Amino acid sequence: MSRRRETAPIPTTVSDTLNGVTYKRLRYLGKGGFARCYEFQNATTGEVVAGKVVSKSLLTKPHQKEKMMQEIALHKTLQHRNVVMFKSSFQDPHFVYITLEICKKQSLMELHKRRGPLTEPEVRYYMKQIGEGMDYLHNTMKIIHRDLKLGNIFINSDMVLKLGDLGLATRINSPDERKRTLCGTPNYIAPEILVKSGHSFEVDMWSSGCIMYTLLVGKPPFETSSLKETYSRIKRTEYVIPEDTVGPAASNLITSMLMNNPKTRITATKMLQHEFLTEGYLPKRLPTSSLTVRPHFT
Ligand SMILES: COc1cc(C(=O)NC2CCN(C)CC2)ccc1Nc1cc2c(cn1)c(C)nn2-c1cc(Cl)cc(-c2ccccc2C(N)=O)c1
Repeated sequence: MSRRRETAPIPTTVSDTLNGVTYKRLRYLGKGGFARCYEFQNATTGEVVAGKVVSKSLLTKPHQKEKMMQEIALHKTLQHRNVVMFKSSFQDPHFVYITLEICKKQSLMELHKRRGPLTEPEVRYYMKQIGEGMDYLHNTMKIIHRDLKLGNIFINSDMVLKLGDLGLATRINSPDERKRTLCGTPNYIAPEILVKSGHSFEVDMWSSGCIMYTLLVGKPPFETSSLKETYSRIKRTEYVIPEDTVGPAASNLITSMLMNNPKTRITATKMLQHEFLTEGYLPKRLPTSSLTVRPHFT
């Protein structure tokens, strides 16, 4: 039975000595991978940010430390409305700290759990922002996210969607480069990663197709009780779109994102031009009430 590795207690006050900022550690928000997330309040300005805390005692292998440093190095270069803003990173003898823009309405995972299937205007609203964020990552920054999933796509207090958690992200350094390795298991993993035929930006389009299907239908496209069977269905691209609940334009966009062959899969640029995102009612801003109750669009 594996013993939980004991880690030092996380201080209630942490200091970013380089920037001369002290934070009070407030509410526990959750955890992801090695990280635990808290509300951090700037002791001088009162600003509240999301503080991710990673115990150095868990970063035992060199590649784990490198992965953490790569996530920070990539994330600090990003600035886009639909990507979580990186604020700072610092460390003390026991922990590495990353402070990020806080998204008080949590992630699409909590929305999905609370609401189940969403209306098409809501999915249009969220998918358009995911498309904008991916277009920026892929075409401006040449970055593949590689782990887009409901749990790391956040909503801020203005109901603006933000792509977060770049723990598996990587930069493409030349137009034809195909990545061959990926340490970590993406939630919505693309078939080319499973068959190890090399992967690039298209894997994020596959994940977005899984996200759009899940938001609209209320459950993931390839979910089964066994991981082996799920992977087999992904490789065979075996899924059903319920035509009674999903309209033709939405169905066409999902199909375009879930093409088995990455070469024929829709790109972020083309996704933003797709009729599902350009035709049909697009709310300027969703009401906060839509996080819990199905909205009625007049
Ligand atoms: C007020 O803002 C938030 C409240 C809550 C909240 O009320 N959580 C409750 C869940 C149920 N339990 C019982 C009580 C706490 C969650 C996220 C918030 N905001 C937030 C979190 C952020 C970021 C920006 N904003 C960024 C950037 N990263 N994370 C982040 C980082 C890590 Cl390590 C975990 C998780 C995380 C927390 C919970 C579930 C899932 C996840 C997840 N996505 O992994 C999230």
